[in-house]
Amino acid sequence: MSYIQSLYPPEHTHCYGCGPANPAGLHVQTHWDGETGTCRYTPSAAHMAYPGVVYGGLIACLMDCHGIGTAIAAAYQAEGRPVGSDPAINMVTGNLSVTYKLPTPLGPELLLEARVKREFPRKMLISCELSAEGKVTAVGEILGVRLPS
Ligand SMILES: CCCCCCCCCCCCCC(=O)SCCNC(=O)CCNC(=O)[C@H](O)C(C)(C)COP(=O)(O)OP(=O)(O)OC[C@H]1O[C@@H](n2cnc3c(N)ncnc32)[C@H](O)[C@@H]1OP(=O)(O)O
Repeated sequence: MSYIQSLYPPEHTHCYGCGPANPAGLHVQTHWDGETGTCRYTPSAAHMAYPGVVYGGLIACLMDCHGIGTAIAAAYQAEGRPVGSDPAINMVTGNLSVTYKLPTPLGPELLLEARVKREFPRKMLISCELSAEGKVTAVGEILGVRLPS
């Protein structure tokens, strides 16, 4: 299945975190299976906080865009229609919080798993876990707020 961000309308494909059309961006890709949003990302040496450890700001960026991608997928699903169908569902981040539980090792692929925690008429609260080599190193919450269509 295509990743969620590849289904965004062209005018929304320039986001630094997830826009496929942003050459300098991170290109976060969210895969949605109907319950969980999954994203895999391998940081580069430039994403270092200190030797061997991933920069926390990068982790926040990954959770932000993956959380919004998951929220958008879940919002389409709640309306019983395919992602990207009209009218487009646009969301922005209203709130983002990250708890860094352990240093995240720089080198291995990171796995982000996001799920809907609470759903409101105009908001979607997403929880996200980030793990490396099977260990959860950070958890976060992302509030997606829906913009008028
Ligand atoms: C396929 C489809 C593609 C779509 C592509 C999408 C592009 C993807 C691009 C990738 C993007 C990547 C991600 C990025 O980088 S997005 C960029 C970073 N985010 C922003 O710039 C957002 C800036 N803020 C705003 O624009 C407005 O403040 C928003 C739109 C958020 C709300 O202002 P608005 O005047 O419209 O609405 P409202 O004030 O009536 O509030 C509405 C509801 O929300 C609740 N609330 C609001 N804020 C917060 C908060 N901080 N914590 C908790 N709750 C909050 C509020 O209580 C209310 O709840 P309720 O009373 O109704 O229960």
